[in-house]
Amino acid sequence: MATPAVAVAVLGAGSWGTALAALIARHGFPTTLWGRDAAVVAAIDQRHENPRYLPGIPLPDSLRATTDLAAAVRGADLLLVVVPSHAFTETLRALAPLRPPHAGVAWAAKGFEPGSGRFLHEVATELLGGDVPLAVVTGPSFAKEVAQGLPTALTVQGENTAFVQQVACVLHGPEFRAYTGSDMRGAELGGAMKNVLAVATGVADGMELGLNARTGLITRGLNEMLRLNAAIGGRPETLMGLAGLGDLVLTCTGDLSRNRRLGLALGRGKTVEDAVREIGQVVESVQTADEVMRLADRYGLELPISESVRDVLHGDITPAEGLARLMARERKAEYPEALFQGAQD
Ligand SMILES: NC(=O)C1=CN([C@@H]2O[C@H](COP(=O)(O)OP(=O)(O)OC[C@H]3O[C@@H](n4cnc5c(N)ncnc54)[C@H](OP(=O)(O)O)[C@@H]3O)[C@@H](O)[C@H]2O)C=CC1
Ligand SMILES: O=C(CO)COP(=O)(O)O
Repeated sequence: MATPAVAVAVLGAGSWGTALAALIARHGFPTTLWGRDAAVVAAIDQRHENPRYLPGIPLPDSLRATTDLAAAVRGADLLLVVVPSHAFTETLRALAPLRPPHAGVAWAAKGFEPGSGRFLHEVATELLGGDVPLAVVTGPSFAKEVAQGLPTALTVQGENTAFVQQVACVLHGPEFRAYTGSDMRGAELGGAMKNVLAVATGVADGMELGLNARTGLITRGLNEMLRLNAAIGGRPETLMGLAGLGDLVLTCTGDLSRNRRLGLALGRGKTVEDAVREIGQVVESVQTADEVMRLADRYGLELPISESVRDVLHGDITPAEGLARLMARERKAEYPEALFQGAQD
């Protein structure tokens, strides 16, 4: 059966928005990428390259790019928002009056609304209304590798099954597997929290603490994700899959990760400001660490690794003090007996 033509607008011309737009265009769907930087947009549209965020990687000739949000959105059947989480609310505010009535909205940002700690699906529901189909796209996926056509698997999660299938359909292809599910909360939590935990493993590696320390942090970090996930009502399977464990391992071990690179720099004695400036792209953990701890406090949970990352990012403790604090914690059961109770459907 032929796939119906779905016109896609991707909002956000950074590394991830460009990689996803290129992927969808390569799959034959009419795709327009919106960005706010005129020089970058012109280079994508005319030279088929994003020289700022994906230099040297050819983009498909069919991919169109524009700085005109209304023009990008006009005629689109599917809107995919890929700006950093701190820009999500303002982008959705601008998008809401322009959205074609039948078009669903998906996003691939990882984080919370800064300041309020709201999940992005809560922001989307408030700004678009409860009837608009929504989905989150998340999982282990470095933009550069996707843009280069290397094999990748991620997950699309949302409650509107038809829309989730539509999003998965435009993403899925010979080099890209798009799995589906209906747990937006768990998926968003995993994508946001792995960035904070990647800083922790980066710090440990920057301090040359060894592979045991790295793996201990990944595993106990997963435990923190599972505990917070149980409190917010996400499904444990989501966190054991691509949106959780998968992205956690990728980001904690892969040097393409900007959050891991921030941790490495901190572990080697750099300041947060210098490290973020040198990375030169969005580093979501800087804000997400605060929001993870805000959520943890709301549910009365102790998340010692995430808390130490937050305190190091704020400059309240040094990486060495963070390590000492974690190692001085009391001996305890690996998993509390009640962890999974109440989290099952
Ligand atoms: N890169 C990756 O491998 C992956 C990233 N993600 C997530 O995708 C999201 C986007 O990150 P990514 O593309 O990597 O970031 P980049 O740093 O590569 O690019 C950020 C983009 O967002 C734009 N931007 C920043 N602020 C605003 C704003 N207020 N309004 C509109 N556009 C804005 C920037 O524009 P300008 O250049 O003009 O500043 C730039 O185009 C993040 O949440 C990230 O966690 C998820 C999976 C993989
Ligand atoms: O989310 C990502 C990979 O799945 C990208 O991670 P960073 O934002 O740490 O680069």
